Amino acid sequence: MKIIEAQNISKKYKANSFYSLKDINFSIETGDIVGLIGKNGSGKSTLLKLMAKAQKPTTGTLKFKGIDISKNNNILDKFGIMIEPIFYPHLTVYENLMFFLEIHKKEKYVNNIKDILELVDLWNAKDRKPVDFSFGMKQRLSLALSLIAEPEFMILDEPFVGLDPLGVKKLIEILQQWSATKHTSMIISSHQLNELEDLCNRYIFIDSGRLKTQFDDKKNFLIIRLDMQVAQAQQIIASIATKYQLEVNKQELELPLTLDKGKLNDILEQLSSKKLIEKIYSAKDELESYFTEG
Ligand SMILES: Nc1ncnc2c1ncn2[C@@H]1O[C@H](COP(=O)(O)OP(=O)(O)OP(=O)(O)O)[C@@H](O)[C@H]1O
Repeated sequence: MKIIEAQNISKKYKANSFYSLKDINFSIETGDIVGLIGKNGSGKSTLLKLMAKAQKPTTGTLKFKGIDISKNNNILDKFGIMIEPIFYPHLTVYENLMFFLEIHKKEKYVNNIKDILELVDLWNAKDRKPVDFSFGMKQRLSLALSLIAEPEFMILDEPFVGLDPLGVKKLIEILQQWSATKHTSMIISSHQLNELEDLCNRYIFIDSGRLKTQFDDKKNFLIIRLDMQVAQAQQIIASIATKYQLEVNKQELELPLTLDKGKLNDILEQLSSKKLIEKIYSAKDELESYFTEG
């Protein structure tokens, strides 16, 4: 089921003559954990703010389960949002969660408080005020607030920034655990490609406000780029793809790393006998190249 559908989203802030986002289209399915990647200033935060209704699109429509989010006042009830810190430094951790539930009229989730605080490792700090918390503790409190009412959809803007490797690991584990048990859909922006790779099953890559590409996680695939100039390339590739149920993406054949020896040798033999192989690379390299080359 489509949880989120972005249709032709553009955003131009009043102060600017340029568009921060232009003609963005994508969708997020139930259970997807989508990595939103792009360089500084590419429009990631703007896109997340539009989803969280903190900003309005200049044109285009954003839908949550088929409902236009701009036309529904209660839609954010279903969302867990971690964009900017929303806790009160002078209330204790426990009071912050209680207060959050009260102002959002979600007191029925009060029994979640202990579980969530244990999950984010703050149960022992429940009576402390976050005013003197470490950065990582503040991040985990923000996460607890975004999880407490069991959202269907989570929006996380750069949740790993400022965390040390242990803090990053912990946050990833919490999100993995949450998504495995609750099947919550998420979109997470980050510069930290390695962490996203552990977490996401899909990626959306934006560059200067435009959606450059989107793709499913292909960690467990080798990609063979093919020379389509070779005579009968189309037929040979189509026959291999059908025989072994492989995906062909434009001029690229995707080989699961789990293929057995017999199949692997047969495929490579057929391709190499016609000199069809132009390049073999890993999907991980491809993802990294989006970050480094843009
Ligand atoms: N409130 C605003 N008013 C005017 N311009 C803005 C506003 N917020 C963002 N922009 C501009 O929109 C563009 C995209 O910014 P945005 O913060 O969405 O990018 P980003 O990819 O999240 O960047 P970063 O990784 O640095 O956070 C930038 O040119 C930025 O200056």
